[in-house]
Amino acid sequence: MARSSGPTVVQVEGVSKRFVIRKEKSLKERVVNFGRSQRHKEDFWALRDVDLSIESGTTVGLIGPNGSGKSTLLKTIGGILQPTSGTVRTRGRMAALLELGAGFHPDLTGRENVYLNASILGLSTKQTDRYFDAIVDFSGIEQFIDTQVKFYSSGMYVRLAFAVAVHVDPDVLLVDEVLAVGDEPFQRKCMDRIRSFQHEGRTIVLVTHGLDQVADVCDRAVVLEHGRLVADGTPAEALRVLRSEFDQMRAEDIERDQERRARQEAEAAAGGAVATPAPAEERPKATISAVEVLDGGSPVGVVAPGRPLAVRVTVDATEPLTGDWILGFGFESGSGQGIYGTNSRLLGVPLPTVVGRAAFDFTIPALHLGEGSYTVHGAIAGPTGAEVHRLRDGAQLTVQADSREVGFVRLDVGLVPATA
Ligand SMILES: Nc1ncnc2c1ncn2[C@@H]1O[C@H](COP(=O)(O)OP(=O)(O)OP(=O)(O)O)[C@@H](O)[C@H]1O
Repeated sequence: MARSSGPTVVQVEGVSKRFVIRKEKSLKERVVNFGRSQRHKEDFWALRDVDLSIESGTTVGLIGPNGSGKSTLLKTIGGILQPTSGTVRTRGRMAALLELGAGFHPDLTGRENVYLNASILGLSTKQTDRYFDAIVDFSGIEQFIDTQVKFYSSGMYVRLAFAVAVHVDPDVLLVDEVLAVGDEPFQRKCMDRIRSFQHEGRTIVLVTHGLDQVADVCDRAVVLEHGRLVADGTPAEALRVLRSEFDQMRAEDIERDQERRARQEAEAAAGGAVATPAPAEERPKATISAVEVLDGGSPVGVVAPGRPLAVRVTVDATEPLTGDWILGFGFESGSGQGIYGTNSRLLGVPLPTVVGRAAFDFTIPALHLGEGSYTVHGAIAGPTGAEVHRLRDGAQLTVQADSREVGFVRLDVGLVPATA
């Protein structure tokens, strides 16, 4: 969704942000340091050497795992936080919807906060008078406008804060994840407003965990990991980087879980006295080593719709895979949205015992995917359905058609006059 972009409105250069975190000392440390402070300080770098320049008229998504520094970067752009080193330069009026609580005074009413907030954003009382009804109308909380905001629910709070932010005629709108606390109709309303902002050529920086939203709304996405900017490109490119980071986190989680279970089993075997939790699910030790799309037995990357295909998933079992294990595959769109998936259990096909390497073919009599590029994943799960390993982006598949249809499915639609 390329929109025309103009001059740079946000320039972040070499920005790092350090927080000093205070930690409670352990009991042992307290005894050793008897009489002295119960806390010690530690430096924490929430942002490290971030460079980012945003052109006017673009919509940029900031994405990344929890704690990666997205909100800190947004607050630094919004001038709410000062960088420890580096510089942030911005042009134009900036309105921000940051964390809950920012910008509103709890003891003031909604009405008073609208005026306070608007004045912080540079509007005179007269200008705010002009926007006031539209703000309250958009927020949908007129009934509570003269109540102190400390009595607001989080959703009511966000409604009013977003309403103010979009009515002060900002050139740059910064939106943090807080929108997610609004109910669905309000979120929809916000997204409509964000889209109309885009059409008006305003600049938007959006922190979100809604990855489909990034692909849908943003022109560009930036991935943060441990405070560093690790990817900056089209939403599809950035999402690929983030998803592979999530895969790695997931694999580490599974490994930690397996180690913990092995430790518990060893302790139980050694002493018998250690209380072990009920035996967790038997998770097979296996990985998906390859996913291929085959046409007539040969690997293909580009196909025409309607072709008979097979998706070959290869499994490597370091321990025998026995019993009710599950093998699956699926297609994702270029932005990572799941399009289709199935597995041996859903298909009602029992799998044999596997030791070492084995390959299985999911046969597709005719491919009904629409024109576009897809990725294919393979996955393996234990008897309870808990996933053991997933090979994301195992294969790429491009469906080339005659451009008669758009979307993920191929329906081969015709058109005839209706008979009365
Ligand atoms: N005022 C603060 N004092 C100390 N540490 C902070 C402060 N603000 C943020 N942090 C820390 O900085 C790191 C980055 O926080 P930030 O809120 O920017 O992450 P995020 O990517 O927005 O996370 P999430 O997806 O969970 O919202 C976190 O480890 C957080 O604990």
